[in-house]
Amino acid sequence: MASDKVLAVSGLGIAYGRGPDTVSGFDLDILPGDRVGIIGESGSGKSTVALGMFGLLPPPGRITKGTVEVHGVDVATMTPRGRRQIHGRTIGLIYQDASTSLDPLKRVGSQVAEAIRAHQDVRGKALTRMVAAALEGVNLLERHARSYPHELSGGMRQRAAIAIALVNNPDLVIADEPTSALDVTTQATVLKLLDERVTTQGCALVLVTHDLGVVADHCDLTIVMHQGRAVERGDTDAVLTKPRHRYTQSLVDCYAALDDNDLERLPTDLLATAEDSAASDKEVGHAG
Ligand SMILES: Nc1ncnc2c1ncn2[C@@H]1O[C@H](COP(=O)(O)OP(=O)(O)OP(=O)(O)O)[C@@H](O)[C@H]1O
Repeated sequence: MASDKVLAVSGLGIAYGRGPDTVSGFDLDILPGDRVGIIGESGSGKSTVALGMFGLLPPPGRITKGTVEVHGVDVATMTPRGRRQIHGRTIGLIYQDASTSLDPLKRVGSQVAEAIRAHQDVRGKALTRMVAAALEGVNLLERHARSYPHELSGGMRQRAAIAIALVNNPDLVIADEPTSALDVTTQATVLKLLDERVTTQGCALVLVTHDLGVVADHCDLTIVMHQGRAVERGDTDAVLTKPRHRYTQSLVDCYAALDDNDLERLPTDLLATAEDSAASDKEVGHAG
């Protein structure tokens, strides 16, 4: 029987090369409409988990333990064609820095069209209309289809990359720091856009971020990562207002102590406090 879960991650371990596992024992089930935030300091393994779930770990990254199932099918047993089908169609990935995911030599519209054609048999005027609609959906104009990435601002490039990730209406969007390179207004636009996908299309969202304010506003469930492990998870309000793990407490205290202008200091500050809580990495949860 087909699983209701879009994604089921169980006991995931990931290593880079031959060293010890960078991420271990990571579990996550995602249902349609779920909004999950993954927070933690720089180097805690958030991006590694996101890429592992998406099946796109850069070499020498590899899954050492556990399983990742997409709609009940273990990705380890999938054919290359099956995996290509997942990327973009079932799961859309949004990176922090769009300039790495856009091809500098191709017009934005061609790149959106290619993403559509990878999964749908659409051509001609229908394809042009879909490209325009995808760009409009991220508040870009039809004429931006003819632009090369370098002709757009950083925020516009990021929105173009998001248009590509969303154009095939994926069941799940994994967004890794999607707004950290953007100004506050564009951040709000992008996050609103992702929210709309969840509410109007039942798309699920996994948001990887340093920003506790972002998870507070946009995620129902929050997972706290520390040194490659999930150390706390639960309803976002509960995790942020009644943290149970010492590390989460330090994260929340540190965030509260910063004013808006200092937010970029968060990762470094946390690195210092993280040392204290290393002794206790057993995950704590919050009763529903
Ligand atoms: N391609 C790679 N090769 C080797 N080690 C890597 C690679 N990518 C990440 N790592 C290591 O894995 C660990 C976790 O990194 P990761 O990028 O997942 O952390 P993060 O929590 O996403 O950090 P940030 O918030 O700074 O993006 C770090 O120690 C990092 O050095």
